[in-house]
Amino acid sequence: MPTIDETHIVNRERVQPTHANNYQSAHGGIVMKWMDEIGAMSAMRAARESCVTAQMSSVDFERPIPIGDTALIESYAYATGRTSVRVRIEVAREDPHTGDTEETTSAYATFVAIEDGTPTPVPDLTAETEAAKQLRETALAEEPDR
Ligand SMILES: CC(=O)SCCNC(=O)CCNC(=O)[C@H](O)C(C)(C)COP(=O)(O)OP(=O)(O)OC[C@H]1O[C@@H](n2cnc3c(N)ncnc32)[C@H](O)[C@@H]1OP(=O)(O)O
Repeated sequence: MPTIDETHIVNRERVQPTHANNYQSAHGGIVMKWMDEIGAMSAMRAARESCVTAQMSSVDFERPIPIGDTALIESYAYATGRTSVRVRIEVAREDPHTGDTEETTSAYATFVAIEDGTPTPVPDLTAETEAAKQLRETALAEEPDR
């Protein structure tokens, strides 16, 4: 049975001029692409199957990520349905010299496990550590209405 800790994925992308909008910071669509990709990785760890994105909601762009900073993208699965996996995704800007971080973007997403083109059941997700239990409780309390 997969654990929440096993679904925790971390990725970094250095924000380049090719990722930018007209304001010298990361384009929102590029940030969402990074979030979708890493969210799918967490979902697949939980589902033990390939997953497609069904929904991304409460996408909150709190702050920009300037060119030259690192985008630190993290996700974890916190709940499952019959064939779906719900994932929390958070992004921070990270100073490449100091490692200092500041939250910039977050979202909740639902992915669906697919086998031969149709939704397929996923295993239950367990929270083995106190930290994982806390992550799950926070996400369940704060996720948008479905
Ligand atoms: C990684 C990528 O880039 S993937 C590309 C982008 N994504 C896509 O192309 C997916 C396009 N959408 C689809 O193929 C379909 O809508 C699917 C596979 C997501 C769902 O197909 P459906 O025929 O609706 O399946 P079904 O009604 O059996 O529902 C399956 C599960 O999906 C959930 N679901 C379906 N649509 C949504 C939605 N819009 N939002 C949240 N959950 C949804 C259902 O609640 C159900 O969950 P459960 O089994 O845990 O109870």
